[in-house]
Amino acid sequence: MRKTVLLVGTGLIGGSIALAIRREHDVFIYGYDINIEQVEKALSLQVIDEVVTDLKSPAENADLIILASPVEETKKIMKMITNYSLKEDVIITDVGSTKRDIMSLANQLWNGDVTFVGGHPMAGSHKTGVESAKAHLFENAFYVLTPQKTTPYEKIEQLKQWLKGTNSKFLVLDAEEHDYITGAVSHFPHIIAAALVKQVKKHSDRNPFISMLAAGGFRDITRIASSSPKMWKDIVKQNRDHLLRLLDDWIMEMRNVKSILESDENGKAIARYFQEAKDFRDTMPVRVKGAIPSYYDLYVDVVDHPGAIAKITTILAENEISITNINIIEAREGLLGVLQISFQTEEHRIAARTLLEQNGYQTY
Ligand SMILES: NC(=O)c1ccc[n+]([C@@H]2O[C@H](COP(=O)([O-])OP(=O)(O)OC[C@H]3O[C@@H](n4cnc5c(N)ncnc54)[C@H](O)[C@@H]3O)[C@@H](O)[C@H]2O)c1
Ligand SMILES: O=C(O)C(=O)C[C@]1(C(=O)O)C=C[C@@H](O)C=C1
Repeated sequence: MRKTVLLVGTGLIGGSIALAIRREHDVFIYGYDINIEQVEKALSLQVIDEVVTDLKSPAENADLIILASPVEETKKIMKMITNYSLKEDVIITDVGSTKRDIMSLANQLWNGDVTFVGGHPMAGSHKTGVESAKAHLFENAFYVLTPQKTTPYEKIEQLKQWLKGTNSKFLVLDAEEHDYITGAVSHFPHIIAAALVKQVKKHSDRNPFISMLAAGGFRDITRIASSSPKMWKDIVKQNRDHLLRLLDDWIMEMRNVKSILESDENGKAIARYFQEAKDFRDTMPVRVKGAIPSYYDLYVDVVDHPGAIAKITTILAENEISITNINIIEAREGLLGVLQISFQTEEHRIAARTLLEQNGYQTY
């Protein structure tokens, strides 16, 4: 029989999960969002099958409920749906970037009577909204699950089956451990990215050339500062204690860097510092989802002459490599800049890179 899913929060992550579920299951998906434009867009993109404006009836009919709103909102929705007469074998899951508060609330609301398994796909984007949703967003990424102590093993397996189309790698973690880890590798870097942008803003008020000269390095390290402030406000609120400890560590680290710079006459100590960072960074799974990058982007240097972009797109089209997005980053005054091309898959990105390099383009 056709199963029913209720998706609450039809944005980037909710939309991507819904599309991934459709890959493997014949389902009817109800969509609910406080932003009516978003949920209607989700309907027109066939991410969902029906828009609902009240949660009760679709929640009571659902075999799977996915909560994909910002994490403070998710807690409010959990409190709402606890009042409904849900199906006995329903599974409720969420996609929030923090897990401790949500699991602690789940433990208060449902103690073995309803299955709630926390979830967090470790891939995403600074982009928001269902228009950026993709069925393959989580391919090869880790997908953390945080079951309750009372959750039977087979329920976790059922949820994995529901999420099979994400093609992600499931990892069961304790909620506290999850927040410690993601605090270090996701939430804290977000604060640093925002702080860097704010530092540059201060300087650019004094010297307008600063913004103009910000190039690839600045772009790479600050991309995530363009993410949704609402989503990140909620994450930081729920992981405040870990983040405060990480900030103390960071301040100590910066003091260490400062003292190296003050005393390192021949540059040996700072070279060692960079080498140690590079050695560890190079062991990390770069180009694997969950680390770097979330979209299959290729950057190509282009010079300013007529038809430069058309030439590149023609080379790709002739080799049947489709582009999902193309964007010019005007990083250099007077020149066209850098072309950012997004692809559907890593294979397309690699093939495009090889082709363009064979044609004399510099890519990275
Ligand atoms: N963006 C990422 O990289 C990423 C990755 C993994 C997990 N997450 C988590 O996924 C969740 C959603 O983030 P997103 O990136 O999809 O953001 P998004 O802004 O694209 O989507 C969130 C949607 O939730 C809706 N919403 C807000 N409050 C609501 C409420 N009370 N009821 C119903 N809908 C509501 C918004 O209108 C929006 O459409 C967040 O909890 C976030 O922590 C995000
Ligand atoms: O790629 C991005 O833009 C992200 O920030 C994605 C990212 C992260 O890698 O930190 C952000 C929050 C999520 O909970 C999971 C993934």
